[in-house]
Amino acid sequence: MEYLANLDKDFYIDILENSHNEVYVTNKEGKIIYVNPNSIRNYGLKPEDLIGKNNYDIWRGKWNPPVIQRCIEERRTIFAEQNYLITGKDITTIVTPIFDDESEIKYVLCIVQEAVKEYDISYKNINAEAFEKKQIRETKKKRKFKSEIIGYSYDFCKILVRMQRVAHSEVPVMILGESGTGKSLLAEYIHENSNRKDNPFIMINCAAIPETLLESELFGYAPYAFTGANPKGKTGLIEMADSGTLFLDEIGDLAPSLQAKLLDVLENKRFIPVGGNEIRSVDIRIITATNRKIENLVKEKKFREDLYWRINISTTTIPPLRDRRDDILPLLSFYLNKNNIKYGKKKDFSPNVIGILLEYPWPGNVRQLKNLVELLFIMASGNTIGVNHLPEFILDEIEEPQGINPNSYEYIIDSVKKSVIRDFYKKHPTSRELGVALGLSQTKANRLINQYCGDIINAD
Ligand SMILES: Nc1ncnc2c1ncn2[C@@H]1O[C@H](COP(=O)(O)OP(=O)(O)OP(=O)(O)O)[C@@H](O)[C@H]1O
Repeated sequence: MEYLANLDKDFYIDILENSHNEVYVTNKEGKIIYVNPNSIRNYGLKPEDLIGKNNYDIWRGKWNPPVIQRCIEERRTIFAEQNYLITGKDITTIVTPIFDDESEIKYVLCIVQEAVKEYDISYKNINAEAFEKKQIRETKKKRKFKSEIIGYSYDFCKILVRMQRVAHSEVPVMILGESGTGKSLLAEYIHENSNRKDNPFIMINCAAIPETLLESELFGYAPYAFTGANPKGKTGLIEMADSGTLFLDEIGDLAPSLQAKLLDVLENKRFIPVGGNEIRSVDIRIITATNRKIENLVKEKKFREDLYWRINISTTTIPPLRDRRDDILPLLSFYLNKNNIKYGKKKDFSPNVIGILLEYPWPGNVRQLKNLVELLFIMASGNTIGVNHLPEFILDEIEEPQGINPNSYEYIIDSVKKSVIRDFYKKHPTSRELGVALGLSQTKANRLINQYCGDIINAD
């Protein structure tokens, strides 16, 4: 085939690296030989994170169904509808065995693309070996359809499993964690999984309301309790939560006088509305949350020790997002998808953007991620959210890779290349023009722009 001889290596690299479909190649033992940068978009993993590793070690239990093994066993091309269990993404995979001269399988080539309608095989069951406890997997499935709590990291799933167990008891739960980590969402999740799920879930932020108002909000007041009060009186949140769950957010900010009254409710299941004399009985389950160091408040006598021990029976701390990085990609996918549905679009992140967002430390945790995804979604006029849409504070946060020797030959050459490409790109701001100016193919120019000019990229 003469025409093949006329094509140089760069041509093949350009095709593979720029294909919109993911191209993934293993040998017959499952060692990953090649994957193009779409692995970042699909799994948040760079080619460097995958190449050389064993396919089965990396993906065990994450695909439904696993197909490479089947392709090897049946020695034929398999078309499969697959679901990536981490992000819930449906894809179509075409897995083809490539044979050597002795008809032995040399490579397995997978082409991964957005799901299409007709499939050769659509397995019903997860065939994968369990890589986590069954219970954790079950939790993930249930979660998807209920509270919309998204998470994949082992630590977060462990919390959910524990909370499911605790939910069925009447034990008070205290949730700790930085702002935006999902404490309120977890409180709702506990309620939804409890026997009280069909009864009210009442939430109040103790820090957001002044002490005097908070008392009547919580306990209600009797008719004509004070000047300006509603003559009919008012039902408090504690009574509204009767037979359900009361979630007290920012409990560390609860005033000492209210701490005493709350303790009485918890110990004796009764209270007296403000300005009243009639004792009312209630049956509530308490969940509390705070991002303050509540033990210190106890030591400083700002928080009653007896109340602390009453509400601190089952305590859980949600780790910050930077300490559970496996949750970032599923959360990005989840919120991107929500925006796509809300605005009727089909936008996606470029692999570079995902790479950057996976590295970012997320000081505002999931709340910040959710808001940023919506902002990026709105900022991107086309269907691709690119590096040029990222706000400066994110780009500033991303450090140069560690461990690079600035005197090494590779580093010096790469710096020169980067500087040339960036200079030319500023003067020739499309891949076509840059290609002409430097005598490169347009695809190669495009690859170099993505590699070196992420922060100054123009819509081509
Ligand atoms: N695991 C998660 N999956 C999906 N969304 C999440 C998750 N965790 C948090 N969020 C979203 O992030 C936002 C902040 O969550 P939440 O209000 O529960 O945090 P918080 O820890 O209670 O914050 P604060 O301490 O400031 O009250 C909410 O919009 C919530 O839906």
